[in-house]
Amino acid sequence: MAQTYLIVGAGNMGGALLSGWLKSSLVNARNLAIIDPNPGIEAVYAIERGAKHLADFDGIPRNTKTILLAVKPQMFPQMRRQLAEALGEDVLIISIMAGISTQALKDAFPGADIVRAMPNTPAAIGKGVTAFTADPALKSEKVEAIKTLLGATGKVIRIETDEQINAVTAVSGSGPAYIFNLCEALAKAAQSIGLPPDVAAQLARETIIGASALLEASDQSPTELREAVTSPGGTTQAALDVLMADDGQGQLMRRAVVAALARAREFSE
Ligand SMILES: NC(=O)C1=CN([C@@H]2O[C@H](COP(=O)(O)OP(=O)(O)OC[C@H]3O[C@@H](n4cnc5c(N)ncnc54)[C@H](OP(=O)(O)O)[C@@H]3O)[C@@H](O)[C@H]2O)C=CC1
Ligand SMILES: O=C(O)[C@@H]1CCC=N1
Repeated sequence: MAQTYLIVGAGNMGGALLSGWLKSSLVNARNLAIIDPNPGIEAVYAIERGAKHLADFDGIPRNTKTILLAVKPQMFPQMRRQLAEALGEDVLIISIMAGISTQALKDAFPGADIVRAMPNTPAAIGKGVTAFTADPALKSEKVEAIKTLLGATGKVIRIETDEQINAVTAVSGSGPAYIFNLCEALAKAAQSIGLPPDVAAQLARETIIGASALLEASDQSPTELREAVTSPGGTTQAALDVLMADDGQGQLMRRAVVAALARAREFSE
């Protein structure tokens, strides 16, 4: 009998991962169970194609072997005991919850294989990057299976320590929001120098899309690509003198990731 995959919390990220699993045919909707009082659009699609929508943990199929935990970290303490009691043996727990440590997961699910992973929202279009950490003693076949599951939504990177996952969260987990905020800021700045709002929004958006696509297509580093825009003594140099000043974007980005890291650590407490 094929194993059942269980997704607990099928919102933005859980939905993106489940969509990747279905699209890549790694998981058949009929072998999927979803627990979420308010499933997102991807989960509804899966339920329409045969995934079980469970009202509570009591209904978890006995052959459930892989469990994706994708609820908000604040929900975890109130559900961990009930979920652990409902699961069988030899299960794999993949948690994407920000800040919930591997040790906390091991305490909650003794005997389970634990993977702590951090995806990001471009996963929804197969352009995500997911870093994960797993027990170094885990058999290589299991690690490969985990990489395949996480790789259904984009690139996968294995990292060494649990604490590094908090750093990953601050960089690539939250990172798409930094880029969207850059888009907002560029559009606002464009308006402030006289461009109409719709033109400003379109220019900012297309600039970020175009620059990202160039970064993906090119063999050049971000530094080389930046330098290719920058004529000596030109307009870009004038702007970069502001952005790259000691109190510029570099320092601001450091403060931002440090704040995100601190928040992830708070979830661990
Ligand atoms: N969004 C992102 O960019 C990323 C998020 N993460 C992590 O993924 C997790 C989910 O985040 P995200 O997808 O953004 O959040 P969402 O709110 O979009 O998804 C969480 C889902 O869980 C549901 N839910 C609430 N309570 C329960 C419950 N008791 N049992 C089952 N499901 C429940 C929610 O329903 P309802 O809406 O009714 O509350 C919602 O549909 C978080 O832990 C976050 O740290 C990781 C990487 C990136
Ligand atoms: O904001 C959050 O807490 C989650 C984790 C990474 C992205 N979103």
